[in-house]
Amino acid sequence: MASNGNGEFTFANGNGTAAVANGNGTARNGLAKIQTQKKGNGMCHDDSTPPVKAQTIDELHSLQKKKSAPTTPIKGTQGGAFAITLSEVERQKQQLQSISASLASLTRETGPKVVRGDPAKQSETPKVSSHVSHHHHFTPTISVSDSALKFTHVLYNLSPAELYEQAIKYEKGSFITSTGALATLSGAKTGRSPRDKRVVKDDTTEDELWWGRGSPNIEMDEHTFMVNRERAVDYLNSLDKVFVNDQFLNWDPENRIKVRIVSARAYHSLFMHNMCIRPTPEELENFGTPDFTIYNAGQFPCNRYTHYMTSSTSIDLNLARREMVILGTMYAGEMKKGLFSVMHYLMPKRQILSLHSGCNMGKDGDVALFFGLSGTGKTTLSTDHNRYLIGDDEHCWTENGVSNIEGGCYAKCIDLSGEKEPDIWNAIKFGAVLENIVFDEHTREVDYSDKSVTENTRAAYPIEYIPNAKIPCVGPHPKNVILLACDAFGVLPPVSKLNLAQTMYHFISGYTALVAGTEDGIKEPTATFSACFGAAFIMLHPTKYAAMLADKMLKHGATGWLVNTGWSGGSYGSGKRIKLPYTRRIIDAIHDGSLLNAKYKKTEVFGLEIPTEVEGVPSEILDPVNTWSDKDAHNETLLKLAGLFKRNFETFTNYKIGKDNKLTEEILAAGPNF
Ligand SMILES: Nc1ncnc2c1ncn2[C@@H]1O[C@H](COP(=O)(O)OP(=O)(O)OP(=O)(O)O)[C@@H](O)[C@H]1O
Ligand SMILES: O=C([O-])CC(=O)C(=O)O
Ligand SMILES: [Ca+2]
Ligand SMILES: [Mn+2]
Repeated sequence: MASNGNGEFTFANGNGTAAVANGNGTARNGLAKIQTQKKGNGMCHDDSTPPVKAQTIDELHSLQKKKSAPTTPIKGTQGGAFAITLSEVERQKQQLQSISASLASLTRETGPKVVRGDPAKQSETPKVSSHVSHHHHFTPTISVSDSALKFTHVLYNLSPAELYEQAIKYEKGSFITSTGALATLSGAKTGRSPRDKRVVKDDTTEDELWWGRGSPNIEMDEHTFMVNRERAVDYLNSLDKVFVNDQFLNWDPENRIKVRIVSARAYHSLFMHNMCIRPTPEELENFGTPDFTIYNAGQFPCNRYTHYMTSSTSIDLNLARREMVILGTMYAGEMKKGLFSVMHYLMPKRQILSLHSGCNMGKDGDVALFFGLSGTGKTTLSTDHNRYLIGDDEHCWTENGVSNIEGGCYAKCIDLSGEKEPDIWNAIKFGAVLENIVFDEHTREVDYSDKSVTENTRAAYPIEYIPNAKIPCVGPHPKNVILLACDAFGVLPPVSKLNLAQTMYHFISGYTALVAGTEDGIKEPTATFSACFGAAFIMLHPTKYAAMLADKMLKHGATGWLVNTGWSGGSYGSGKRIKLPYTRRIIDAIHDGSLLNAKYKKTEVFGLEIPTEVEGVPSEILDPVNTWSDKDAHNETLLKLAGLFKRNFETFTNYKIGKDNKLTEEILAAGPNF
């Protein structure tokens, strides 16, 4: 739109001149006049625009969509049209064979017949020639089942726009919000189900993994895994169509993992499109065989008569087969965190530390890690308008520095405000998946305060939706390691500086008051200890990760901090959560180095070094005792929490951390003293 100088606005046409009705029309007020003219044949035409280049409605619709051009030049051909077509066909065939193999039942001879494309589209109905036969030719025998006669339609790495259409057309509860995000419902499960996460115990994993008390790895045998796998694969093959995502994990090119996600819902496919690293068209063409495959048959329950099944939900990990099966939960976070578990196994084998942490970097290249359990502020605090975002939840620390495992962020949305968290707010646009939120039925405006479906409302968006994302998502060695705890007791200071032994003590303890809803069944904040701030995802004994962290922090001179993003002025119920702007000031002071050189005093019981002043934060809140009106209640609560820490740490007292016994003793002494 342009002004003509008289305060009038006109629409410019392609040539930059004001559009008028037609050759001889004048449009003084900017509106085109409809004119009819007599043509030579005496017929009356409205020919103000050239006629459409289609003879039929079908043809018109076929013009709307342009065939995607082959995205990369095919290698090894001299360019003749015939050669290109052949390679293209060959490549597609290999891809379909790979998918068919992924979906193969292990009790039948071959994989299903797979074909690309939406079964709803007539033009894509398979011809017999696209039948992938593997080694065997299809010969009907008595043992053939109906499932062998049908095609499994594969919707392969669809774009967000295509996935929106699939979701809206076929998945109840899918809507476009006023900002363009896709609103979805995850069904009965609105959080992860840690008590239903099982890992196959075989000769290798029996020795390698952490089993028993405190471990997240509930054992299952290989046979039971196969029963569940078969159940998932049969379910997926019985559908009209399945979604397949081929993507990557880890921005460190040397340690990139190829993952395939087979799922039944467009919601799941879009979620993983956002959360994993998106391959370029060229990378996708050369994808080959995945390193790990997820079968998400979440709509379908597991069979409770199956050995080990204690509910209708089961999330099963088989490291030897490099597969994960999901039955009985549609909560998409299971896929993200399931893959994180896999990384917690694969990476330490390569001397790489995997971390449940956010990560960002300052203009000068100073990197900070943000550890913390769910809801403590990893996403909120790593998304900082003044710093580059490397990632919000899952990272690796190698010899060379840090790398994000994921390609997207997964932010909590409850009470989200554009004012307090503008970057996250603005990322919730077209392409973002909004889980379990409530919106106005007409305006489609989201009410972020509404907990009708769940407290654990979430947004999943590609990391580049955050304007200052650092792409590729890698950075140098961390300078600060910030341990976040959301202390519902209200007795931990808003910030403490930790020595290495204290950092290890708190890292192994992994304390927080779990914020409602992320784990299925938890409705109110409760004190929780979760080793390495992520016991639900670690595969090896916590001391393995702790030793690596100590090594790396020492080697690279990183400083540890404990930041309480939880309560102040009393426990949950009487006190209040520390204001986000105060926490941000504290984090700023850590980043800019000013807090390192502040004046400190030591607290009772926990022996934490707390600053007496932080710019922009009222000094009286820095020592929690000042904020409690009932000092006796404060002291009692402090001792109560310290007791919980002590009891929790008992399980670790028999373990040596790293090579040095001295460090082990120091860590044991770094806990509360009373
Ligand atoms: N002082 C505070 N510091 C940090 N977050 C706060 C504070 N006060 C309130 N919050 C809220 O707490 C929540 C922190 O959630 P966030 O998404 O950052 O968790 P997370 O650590 O990334 O968890 P998860 O691993 O489950 O993704 C946000 O909703 C944020 O608005
Ligand atoms: O996995 C989820 O559902 C959310 C998350 O990030 C966590 O719990 O740490
Ligand atoms: Ca998060
Ligand atoms: Mn997380």
